Amino acid sequence: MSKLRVAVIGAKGRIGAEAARAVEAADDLDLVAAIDRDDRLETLTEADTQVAVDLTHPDAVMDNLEYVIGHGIHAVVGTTGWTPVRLAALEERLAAAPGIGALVAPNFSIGAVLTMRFAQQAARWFESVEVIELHHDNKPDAPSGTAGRTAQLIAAARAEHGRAPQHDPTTHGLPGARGADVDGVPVHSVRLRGLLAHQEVLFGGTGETLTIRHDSLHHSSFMPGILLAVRTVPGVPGLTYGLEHFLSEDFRPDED
Ligand SMILES: NC(=O)C1=CN([C@@H]2O[C@H](COP(=O)(O)OP(=O)(O)OC[C@H]3O[C@@H](n4cnc5c(N)ncnc54)[C@H](OP(=O)(O)O)[C@@H]3O)[C@@H](O)[C@H]2O)C=CC1
Ligand SMILES: O=C(O)C1=N[C@H](C(=O)O)C[C@H](O)C1
Repeated sequence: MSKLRVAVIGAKGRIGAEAARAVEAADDLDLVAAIDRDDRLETLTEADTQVAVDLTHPDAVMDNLEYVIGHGIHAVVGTTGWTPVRLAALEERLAAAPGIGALVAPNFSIGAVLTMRFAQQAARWFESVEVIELHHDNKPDAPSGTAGRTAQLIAAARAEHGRAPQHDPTTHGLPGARGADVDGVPVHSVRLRGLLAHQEVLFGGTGETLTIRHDSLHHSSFMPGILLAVRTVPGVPGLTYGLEHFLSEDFRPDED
């Protein structure tokens, strides 16, 4: 069987370099292009790419996707900075490219996907909730894509179960002290040398708290999810938001 022809955009970056190595090491995938800021996107078409993985920067991803989708290439997107407006624009672009699929994943690690799911499940049962995300000191976007998505899912679950918006008791203090407001959920962003990607979801109820914590300790945590996405996206036209839609019973994050 012929191998799937895969390109990585942002291949000199922290996660891009790891992703290029993971694709190269997979028996069923062929790394046909590994490009970064100074390289031409035309390399992708010259290499007859079938799936492009974008791991670049919020400023670059939309232009990259325009090229990729416009040239009939499926996309796996880990780059963050997504807003509802950007997602709607991507969905519209894909509607004009029948048969082409794009997965946008706020986080490719199984632990982070499960954190979001567990937080969604817990949301209806607790009066208070706050999200703390902690990342390395070079991250340009805040809050993280994962934290933003987690907060959205929590807010939607609260609304679905008729929970009133949270009460913020603050009457005195400094701007920003209560974090960013994502759909009514406070999200706090820590940037610290030595960290990679970490998140805590804190729930509070009468006389108890529940903390859900996830730590990505190495970029290898994202690789099984990226490889799953690369293999799956050609069969799923249109926009998919979140790796959870590609997960199945036989997904084995510890293999590959
Ligand atoms: N969804 C997920 O699970 C994960 C997502 N991410 C996301 O992936 C993205 C990259 O993260 P990270 O690797 O830490 O960042 P890095 O800055 O280490 O890497 C990004 C790379 O992309 C390059 N780049 C910038 N613009 C372009 C462009 N127009 N075309 C091609 N390459 C470009 C950068 O070049 P230069 O250095 O010259 O700017 C750099 O080499 C971020 O948005 C991050 O949030 C990260 C980890 C997991
Ligand atoms: O920049 C990172 O490192 C990461 N970015 C993603 C995010 O913003 O959620 C995923 C993960 O947290 C690592």
